[in-house]
Amino acid sequence: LVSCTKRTKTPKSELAVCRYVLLLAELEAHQDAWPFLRPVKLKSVPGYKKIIKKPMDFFTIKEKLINNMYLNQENFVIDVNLVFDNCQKFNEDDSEIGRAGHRMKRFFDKRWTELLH
Ligand SMILES: Cc1ncccc1N[C@@H](C)c1ccc2c(c1)OCCO2
Repeated sequence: LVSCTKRTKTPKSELAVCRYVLLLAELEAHQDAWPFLRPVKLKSVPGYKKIIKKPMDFFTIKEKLINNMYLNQENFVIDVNLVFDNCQKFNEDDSEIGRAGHRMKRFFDKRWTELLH
């Protein structure tokens, strides 16, 4: 992830990046991840483009991670929570995607807390 020649990152933040990569892999492997793996196709989901101002998905987060775009952990958590907030905004709680979103959020919150201690 972080090329050895670039000494721009302190070891601490390299550990943080590894934590994000691990956690993201767990999110993508989760059985309820299917609605969040790739960007929502704005042409095929009526209303999504208008209602959701900042679309986000796990693949986009992975790309940002690989391109070192998360300078601090907050921005990583902000993007992950954006996936779940968008889901709650657009989908009924009592819907396939809505329920998947709630389960994924609970899983993420639990793992994030565990990885921090
Ligand atoms: C996270 C989310 N929120 C609102 C709408 C869609 C989605 N996900 C897309 C990938 C998606 C998920 C499921 C689908 C689909 C697209 O289009 C065809 C029918 O099933």
